[in-house]
Amino acid sequence: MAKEIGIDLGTANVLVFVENEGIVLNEPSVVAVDTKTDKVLAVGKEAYQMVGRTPGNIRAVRPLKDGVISDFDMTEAMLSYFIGKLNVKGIFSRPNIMVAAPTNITEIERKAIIQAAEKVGGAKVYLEYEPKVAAIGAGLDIFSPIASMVIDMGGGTSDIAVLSLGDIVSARSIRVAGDKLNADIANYIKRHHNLQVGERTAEQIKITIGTALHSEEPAEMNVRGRDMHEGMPRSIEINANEIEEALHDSLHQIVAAAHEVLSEIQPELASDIIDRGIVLTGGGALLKGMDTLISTELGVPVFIADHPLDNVARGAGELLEHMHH
Ligand SMILES: Nc1ncnc2c1ncn2[C@@H]1O[C@H](COP(=O)(O)OP(=O)(O)OP(=O)(O)O)[C@@H](O)[C@H]1O
Repeated sequence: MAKEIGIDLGTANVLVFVENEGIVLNEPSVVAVDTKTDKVLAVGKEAYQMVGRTPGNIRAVRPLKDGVISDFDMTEAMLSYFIGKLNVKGIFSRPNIMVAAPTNITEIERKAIIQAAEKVGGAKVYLEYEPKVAAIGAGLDIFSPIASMVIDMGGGTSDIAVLSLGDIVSARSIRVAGDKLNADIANYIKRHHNLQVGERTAEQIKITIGTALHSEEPAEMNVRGRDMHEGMPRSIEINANEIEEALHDSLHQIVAAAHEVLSEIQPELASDIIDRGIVLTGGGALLKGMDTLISTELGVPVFIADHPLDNVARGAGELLEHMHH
């Protein structure tokens, strides 16, 4: 029997969920290419090591930057490499694949993703929107007539949706998510400390001391970068309240989008959400205080999903099983 595979084709990470096995692959969505020959040199973890460290002839590409497919050939190369790694053709007969994609992709991109997955060995290939599968992965019964709401803060996009009877009732996808938060941190450090830090350092700062809330006793962190004037390496101490300040505007944009989604739905559905709360998922759900910020601003309870980074791939696999059994 064909296996069911769920793929989260994410901006930041690609995750693959295989029926009865769980998450079997989790690697950064990065491809390293030789700029002279256009040859793919490395994919995933190996390519991520090269980000910000590449010599002139190597380019590290994030083919899904900003939650959309910015480089289709590279996306296809990446998808082929990851599916190839699973040895799909060798171990089991051609699998059925469910790919989760951002809500704002075009019809052309939609077809292209399906084609790419078919090309690398998919028997039946389906594509479903991220917030829907994220909600399923987070354990919400989206097929019931009671509404559920999910906020999926990924790398490129934050996808916000209210679902009922298996469909999206109201949704927003905004390009304010993990990548933007990293950029906010790097810009803040540049402006306030005259220090240039790379994308990966900014992400480390966010994961280590990042917070959505002001604190009386903020955590501190030592950060290294390049002095903007002298051009030499320098290190500084930075505290969590500075990061809160750096992230403030972007986080409030996400809250505002959630507010819009809520204000669009029928009163019965809104009352379901007030009872059931909002589920927060995606890597951004791990940002300290994000749940509290949303629930305080919107006056609705917010719960962090159990596996925020895995839910899209899990949900895609579960949706396939649901369809076939
Ligand atoms: N502890 C943490 N605190 C804050 N952010 C985090 C944490 N851990 C991971 N992240 C962020 O989560 C993001 C990745 O989340 P996720 O894997 O859900 O995104 P994705 O599915 O690849 O992206 P998209 O949904 O946009 O396609 C990255 O920006 C990463 O920096």
